[in-house]
Amino acid sequence: MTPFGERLRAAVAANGRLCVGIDPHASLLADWGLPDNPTGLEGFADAVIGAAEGRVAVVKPQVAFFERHGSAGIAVLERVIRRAREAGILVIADAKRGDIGSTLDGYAEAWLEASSSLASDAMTVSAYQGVGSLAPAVERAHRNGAGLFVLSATSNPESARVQTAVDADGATVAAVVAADVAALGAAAARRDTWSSFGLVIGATVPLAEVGLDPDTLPAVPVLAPGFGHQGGRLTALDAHYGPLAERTLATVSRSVLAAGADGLVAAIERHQRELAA
Ligand SMILES: O=c1ccn([C@@H]2O[C@H](COP(=O)(O)O)[C@@H](O)[C@H]2O)c(=O)[nH]1
Repeated sequence: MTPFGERLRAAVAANGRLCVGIDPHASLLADWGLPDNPTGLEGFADAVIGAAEGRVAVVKPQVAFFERHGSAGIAVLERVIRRAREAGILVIADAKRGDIGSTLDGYAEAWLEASSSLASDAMTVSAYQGVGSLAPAVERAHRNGAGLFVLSATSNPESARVQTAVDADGATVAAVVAADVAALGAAAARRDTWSSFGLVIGATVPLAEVGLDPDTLPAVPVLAPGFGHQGGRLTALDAHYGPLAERTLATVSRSVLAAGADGLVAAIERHQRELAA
């Protein structure tokens, strides 16, 4: 399997940097006239995939909204992931898993192993237990041509107290995570391609304020939440992310999904125009 970073680069070249979230909030299901049950989830997700097919490079199902419905919700998520991938859309499972390495490997097997019913192109992970604890997932990602996006500077306002804490050398937690993840992509950087190991850096977070220097992150792709509903502006993406911008996926959920099933295509196209502006 071609490494995730290279597949992501090709997908972005073909369909741009927009990533559409599949976040079936209870309130959105109600607005769409769908029941808040597994049938509603599936109808919602199918509509998003239909609108995204041929238009966007990546979708990001928010695992929490499927997990909320227990095993039936997870069964829907399995079908949603498979359909999106069959439609040629890359899938980032937003699962935000983290644990000691031996346990994290179980999560990685679920989300990254090709034979798994939940196999996705990439997943989000938390490095609160140290980037080293992610080693089993890094190994599985290598073997399966999959990728990881590691939380560095998240878009929620409560994150700053933890993520801007500094170590003995004055580096922030966000920067320490970023440096370790950048090191995982050193080989990709030498080949002048994209790493399969990216960072989550929110659009609401001024990079300098969290101690992130984009020039130290060659090849690293960025998953950027915080646009639209959380206040980030797509027209500001290039200025905000600087040298990282061409490798930055702007992920939007509610600001697209609020358009309803019939308005999705128009909402996606409007977001893409803003991104290109
Ligand atoms: O720092 C983070 C990391 C992940 N998210 C997730 O992205 C979407 C954002 O949804 P919007 O409706 O576009 O605000 C959601 O699934 C979050 O869990 C994030 O927002 N910030």
